[in-house]
Amino acid sequence: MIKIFDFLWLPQLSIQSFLFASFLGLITITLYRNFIVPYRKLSKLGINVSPPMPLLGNMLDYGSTNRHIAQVKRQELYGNVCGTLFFHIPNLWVGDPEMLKIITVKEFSNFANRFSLTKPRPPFDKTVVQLKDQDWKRVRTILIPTFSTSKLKGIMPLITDAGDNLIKTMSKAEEEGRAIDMWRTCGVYTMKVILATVFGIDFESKEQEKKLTESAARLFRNTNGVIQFFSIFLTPLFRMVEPLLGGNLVKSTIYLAKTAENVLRERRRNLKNGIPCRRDILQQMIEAGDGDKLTDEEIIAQAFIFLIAGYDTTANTLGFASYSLATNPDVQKKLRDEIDSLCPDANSIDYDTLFSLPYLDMVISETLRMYPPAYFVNREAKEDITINGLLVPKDIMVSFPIYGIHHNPELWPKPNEFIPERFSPEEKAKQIPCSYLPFGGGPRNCVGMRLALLEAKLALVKIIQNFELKTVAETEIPLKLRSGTTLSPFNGAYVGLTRRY
Ligand code: HEM
Repeated sequence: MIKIFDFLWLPQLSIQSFLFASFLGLITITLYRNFIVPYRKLSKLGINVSPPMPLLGNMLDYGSTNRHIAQVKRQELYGNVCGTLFFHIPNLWVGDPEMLKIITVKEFSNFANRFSLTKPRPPFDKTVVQLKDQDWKRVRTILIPTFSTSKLKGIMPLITDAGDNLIKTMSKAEEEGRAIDMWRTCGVYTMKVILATVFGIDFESKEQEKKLTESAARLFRNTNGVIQFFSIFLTPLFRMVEPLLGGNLVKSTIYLAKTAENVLRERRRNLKNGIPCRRDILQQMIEAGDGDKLTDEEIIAQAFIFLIAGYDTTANTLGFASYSLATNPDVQKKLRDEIDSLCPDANSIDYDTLFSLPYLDMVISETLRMYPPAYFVNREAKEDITINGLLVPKDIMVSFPIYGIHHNPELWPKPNEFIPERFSPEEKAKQIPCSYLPFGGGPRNCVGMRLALLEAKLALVKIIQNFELKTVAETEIPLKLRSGTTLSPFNGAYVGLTRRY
């Protein structure tokens, strides 16, 4: 009897023990490889490391929508250079302007690429954001002339149309006496600009306009950065599962890509037959490059990345600027005086005038300092390199805490006050290089910066020509922020309007 009992239970016990020991072993190995090793890698550098959680790292520091606050707090606690874990990936945060200058400019060849978390799928693997080294250089070189002053002047009529539409929407809100969310309203404007200029879409009807605008908006409506990330890069599993779960992201992406493909095909046909084409960014991409041209696949990839990189960032900037003007009436008056004297009506808005309004430029610069939509960027270290005595190891993710840098009181006294005068020519001359990075830095900076500034300036001039912005009950003061894929207003940017004429 005892023998039988032994026979039945001992092996069972030993299997249980074996499974338990294996489970413990697996956990220990996983923790060791994905927590202890990367943590040690950072600690060995002699920098302060923010205490991470096993496996999650510092992902939840200060909450998932307060990553901009985490940058400021880390700066206060650990200094301008410190370490965190992005899940298990060691992340070196560099908020020191001197080091940033070396990373972005002097040692550019060692930090030319962004850190890749996943391998993107076609066509997103062909975007200028994702490409590396020579492949990146080739596409970026072809793209640069697309955003030149003369090319941007050519698309002014398309941006002006979208701007007129923005004023119509605002007029309706003013007539109805209701507050308006300038963040969402300006989102419609920046979406129209990208669809018209980059996707080459000439809306044939209101219905088509609505369908296309809604499809593009769907790529952004979900503020969950992770879902957006998967939808953007369309990992195979996501591509299969999302439509089955009733989602529209994959469908919208395919619809937009198909529309752009059709426009491209028609443009190529027209070009062959000598039929003049609309002068937009899509056309510039088709014609750009001498011997070496972008393929259709590459053009569509860039169109998508321009939509992703350009829609939200510029809309957020306009939302933040409208809020800042409403809450700072003195600044708004100064801007209004400048616009009234140098650009008094719709007919006087042209490219050169927009770029010669000094106070407008100062207001936008201060908006981007206080509320940088791209609140962090990163680079990958190609080789081990020592910068100002700090060893930056090969393959490490190097991040720039843009929000933290812009709110560092040593660089920007009274960082939480909206003071456009910080960007007067005299003050600008005193600025420490790399202490202001709303568009990133060095040769890998934002390729769409001029388009973004043109869009923002044109919209703000039109807004100020037509309305006075004021705070109302719906205006949230101070404005609550959300750090997701970009830094945006958490609950919108509501202001009241009074028509000026
Ligand atoms: C206010 C609006 C915008 C802001 C604040 C902004 C900011 C940035 C930042 C910080 C970067 C990373 C730079 C770096 O790594 O050093 C970037 C890259 C980029 N941006 Fe923008 N951006 C804006 C608008 C636009 C627009 C309108 C477009 C295109 C239509 C655009 C296209 C891109 C592209 C393609 C890159 C990647 C460049 C490369 O890797 O070579 N951005 N942007």
